[in-house]
Amino acid sequence: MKSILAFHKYTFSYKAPAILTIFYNLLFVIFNLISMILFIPFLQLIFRPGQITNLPKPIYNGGFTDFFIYCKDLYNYTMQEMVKEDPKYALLFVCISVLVAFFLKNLTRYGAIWYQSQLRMAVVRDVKDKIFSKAMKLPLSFYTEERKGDLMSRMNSDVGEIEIAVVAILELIYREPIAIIITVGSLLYISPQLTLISFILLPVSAFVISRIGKSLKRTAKLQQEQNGIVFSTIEEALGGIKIIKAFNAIPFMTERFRKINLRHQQLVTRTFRKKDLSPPLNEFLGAAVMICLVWFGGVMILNNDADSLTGEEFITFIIVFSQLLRPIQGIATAVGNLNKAEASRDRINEILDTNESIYETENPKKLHGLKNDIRLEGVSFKYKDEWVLKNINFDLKRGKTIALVGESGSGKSTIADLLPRFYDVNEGAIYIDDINIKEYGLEDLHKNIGIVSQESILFNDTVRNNIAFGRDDVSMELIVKAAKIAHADSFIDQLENGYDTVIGERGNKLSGGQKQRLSIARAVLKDPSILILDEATSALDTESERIVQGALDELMKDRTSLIIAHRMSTIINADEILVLSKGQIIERGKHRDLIALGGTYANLCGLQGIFN
Ligand SMILES: Nc1ncnc2c1ncn2[C@@H]1O[C@H](COP(=O)(O)OP(=O)(O)OP(=O)(O)O)[C@@H](O)[C@H]1O
Repeated sequence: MKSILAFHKYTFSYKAPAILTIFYNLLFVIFNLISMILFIPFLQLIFRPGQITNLPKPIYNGGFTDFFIYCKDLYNYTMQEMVKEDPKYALLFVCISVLVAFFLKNLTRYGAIWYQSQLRMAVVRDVKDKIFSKAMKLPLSFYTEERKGDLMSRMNSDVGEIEIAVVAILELIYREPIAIIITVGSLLYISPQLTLISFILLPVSAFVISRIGKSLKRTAKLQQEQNGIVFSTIEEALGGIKIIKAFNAIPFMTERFRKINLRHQQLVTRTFRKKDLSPPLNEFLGAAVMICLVWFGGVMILNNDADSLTGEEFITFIIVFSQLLRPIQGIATAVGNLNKAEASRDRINEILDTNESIYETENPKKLHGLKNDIRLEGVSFKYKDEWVLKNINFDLKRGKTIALVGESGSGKSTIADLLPRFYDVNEGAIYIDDINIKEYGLEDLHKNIGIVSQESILFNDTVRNNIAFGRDDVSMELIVKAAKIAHADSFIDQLENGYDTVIGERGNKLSGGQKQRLSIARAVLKDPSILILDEATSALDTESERIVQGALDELMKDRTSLIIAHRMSTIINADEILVLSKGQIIERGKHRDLIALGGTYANLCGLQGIFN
């Protein structure tokens, strides 16, 4: 019930298409029935050709239900007049009426699908938009590799389930029950006795079918679990093949697999048998219900009880009755789809309800460029349980450069991530101009920090848009100026369409150095007072590195920079070098002093051929 309400909300987030879908579905149900009922006069003509009845011309007295009775009587009266003239005309008239009814039935069915498609895709778009916008706000700590894949799968398959549920709601609440009511109403109208009999028979067969369905579900679940066991056994065995051979354990493992595989085979066979039992059983039960109806109806006709049932009415009853199964099955399918979508809705809500965890203060302070310094005081940080940074202290004065060096995993990038508050410190604090960075607005803080990382983050768009990156208020002049400072202007000019060249996914039409220079141009244009360079030249060959380094030097002019580098040559001139190991600063000072110290830094430099 809760899920019905929840999905109802999704469905009616777009009222117009939802109501139009219901409207066309309703017309479809009515025309479907009319197309069946119109067969009665056809059968009359075939079975009793030339039989003349004497119906009076009907008169319409107003009123909603009277209208339908009037239509029926008028149709019968017209038929009667035609039969009097020439039965063949009447037959042609019936055929054309049936054809028109079928046309309208299918036209309205298409009308319903038309609006239904608009509705389901609009809801899907909304849910995807919501997840994406939430994903952009989630803290970096949310994104491990496995969660990225999981998020993508939620955006695809789970949203797909929601899409199905949106339609299921319309069918479950607005189409099938109406179809059942109208069909049952018609059955009652044709023959109340037969309707009563069929209502005793239907639940019996529905019970038998649902028992089989439930039992099938149980076996199918067992089979899927066993399938998992088979796969993990194969994976385990192939992964450990060396050990299996070395321990002469092949017969043991083969026997183990044989048993698991045998159990799997038994369960699959059982599932197939139960699944394959459905169609013949359905058909047999359907036939049994029909035969019972034929028996009772036949007896009524043979008793010459023409008042209660004529032959034509009986056949129409059977035809209309056969239409009852579709909405009943439709309800079963819709309920199944809603149950499946319920799990998907939970998974989507999990994302939408995740805490954004990096919060801003109520009245954030403004930051208009760094004035004095950035200070880390007793900063400690952990991603999960283990401390990654321990008691980090340093002071980066305006216009100066601090370089972080150290072995892989020592915590350099983590420090760089704390400054723009991608993560918040666990202990200690970071100050910009003596104010804790938590007191600044996030957007304001990010405005003041420029980042160039090892992997250039470029998008499948034009060079110009990649440099302007989200800002549509910048002139071409400024973009070209930024590109010139970043030493990118010359290669951009040589591109097919200059600044309007689309650079491909992740900029794959450009070389590593070119990509990096575009990232630098972007940072130049942003004109931040604080710069973070995280291994900006690490992925480049020597020649590209030289050009990019030139661009970086331009970028760093008059800015305050935090540099992370593996290549020591790029940081020799830094104002202070911090050597990190296992999350702690173990050495600090200028290049010359650290070389003289002969410690870790001197070793690292020595490995790269730098000895003084
Ligand atoms: N998102 C994360 N979740 C959990 N642990 C992480 C995460 N990112 C980094 N770590 C761990 O934190 C420690 C410090 O990583 P960090 O990336 O800061 O090191 P680094 O010095 O920049 O290394 P490298 O030079 O290889 O880039 C490592 O042990 C790493 O495994």
